[in-house]
Amino acid sequence: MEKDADGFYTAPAAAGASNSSPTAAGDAAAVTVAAPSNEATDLIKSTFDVHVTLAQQQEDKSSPLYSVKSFEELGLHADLLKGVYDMGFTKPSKIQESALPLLLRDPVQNMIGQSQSGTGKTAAFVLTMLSRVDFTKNKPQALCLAPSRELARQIMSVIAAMGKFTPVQTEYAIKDHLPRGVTNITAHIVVGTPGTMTDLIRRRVIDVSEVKVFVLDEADNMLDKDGLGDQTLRVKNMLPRGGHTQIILFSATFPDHVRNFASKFAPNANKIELKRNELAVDSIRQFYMDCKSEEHKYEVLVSLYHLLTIGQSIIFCQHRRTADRIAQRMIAEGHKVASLHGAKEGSERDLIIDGFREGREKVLITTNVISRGIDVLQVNMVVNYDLPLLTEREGTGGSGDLRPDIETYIHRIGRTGRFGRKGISINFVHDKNTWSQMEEIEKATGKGITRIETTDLDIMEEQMKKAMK
Ligand SMILES: Nc1ncnc2c1ncn2[C@@H]1O[C@H](COP(=O)(O)OP(=O)(O)OP(=O)(O)O)[C@@H](O)[C@H]1O
Repeated sequence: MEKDADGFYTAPAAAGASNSSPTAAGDAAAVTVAAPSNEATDLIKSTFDVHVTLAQQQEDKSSPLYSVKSFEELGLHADLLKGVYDMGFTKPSKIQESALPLLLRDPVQNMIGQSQSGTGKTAAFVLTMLSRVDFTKNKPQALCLAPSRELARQIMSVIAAMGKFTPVQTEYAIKDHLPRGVTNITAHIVVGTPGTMTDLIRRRVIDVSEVKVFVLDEADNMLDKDGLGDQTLRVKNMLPRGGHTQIILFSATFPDHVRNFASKFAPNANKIELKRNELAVDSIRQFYMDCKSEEHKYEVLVSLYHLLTIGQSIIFCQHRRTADRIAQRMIAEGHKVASLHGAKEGSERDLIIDGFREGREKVLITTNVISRGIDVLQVNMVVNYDLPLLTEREGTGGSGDLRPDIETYIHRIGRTGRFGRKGISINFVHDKNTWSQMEEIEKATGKGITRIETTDLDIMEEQMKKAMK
């Protein structure tokens, strides 16, 4: 691995890779996603059935899934290798291959790692936590923070799966989870959200004296001064002094305004970075639909319902009240949809996301709360009912018009197209502002956004089916 002029590590050079790739085409891990619903016609069934030949993509040097090594070569403990293979992984992705040897090396070094959505960052940091824990000590040794309880729960499920052949003990630091009366967490790994983690450390329920690894997933969001930055810093400041804790920051995006802070937060880190035009995943085809008004947006969404339910879809709104309003209206009109946002109780949120993961709900109407990290492989469509916008303080650029939130856009559309699968994203635009916001998104991501018909359902369906092929 080489460093560029700025001292940043870049993803490995591709030279000579085709000879050394251990996966023959015959080993192709064929993954079938988005099983069509029973109501789908045979025509739709056959064209929406997406076959992804992972091995092929993992041999394509330009793919973020490309790698030259095997998991064996990354220096993992045998029990963890067993866990990895038990999950059905055959080859590491680019980020796993580049990050893991650096993350597992002694003496420990911090890491700032960037890789596109759905390319396997979770495994990289979960394997590091599991590798660094001493299972004979019943004390927290790795802390992991995520921006939402949904993501914390998902990370925990990856720890459980990868650590299946180890004696690892885990605990949550999320709201209303810990039974009353628990005064001391003895689990090796604690995963949670920053507010609850701070609270538990402050009350000494979590003793941090043995913490060796501190992970921030969605790190740019966790460090953003306008978001969770203060709370995250508070957790870090409570960790043992002396710089012995390995700090690991991962995200698909690291906008300029958090980069400096990230470098201070994780000093002397190895860095794996992407360029801005590499952020969006190629297998996600982006569309827009020309709507006439707010009310027309709703009508177009309803006309899409059939397509939304062929696989699974997530509809993103700017406000909780919009998500609730659309969901209530669609349900009243006989459609089956669920809504999820931060104003709901934790236990209700858990039920809703679990129902969606298990495919009981096919359409999830939500806000930015689950724009990051959530990994549901069957999601083949994301709709930006409202485009993501920066807050007034961040984004008016003096004109009074709100600017698009490019990072959130990248994360939102990244809920589909996971690990090489195909996906579609659709933006609803309905006035001058939303038009210019979308143009800015198109420019910033360097990926074309194609118009899709709203009036003729057959043309619309045809265009979308083509994109899924
Ligand atoms: N080496 C691998 N082989 C096959 N599948 C993998 C591999 N690594 C990860 N995956 C799968 O790819 C999917 C995406 O992984 P993950 O959720 O870690 O992505 P991510 O990079 O964290 O994405 P995001 O930026 O959206 O958080 C998961 O379903 C995961 O199980």
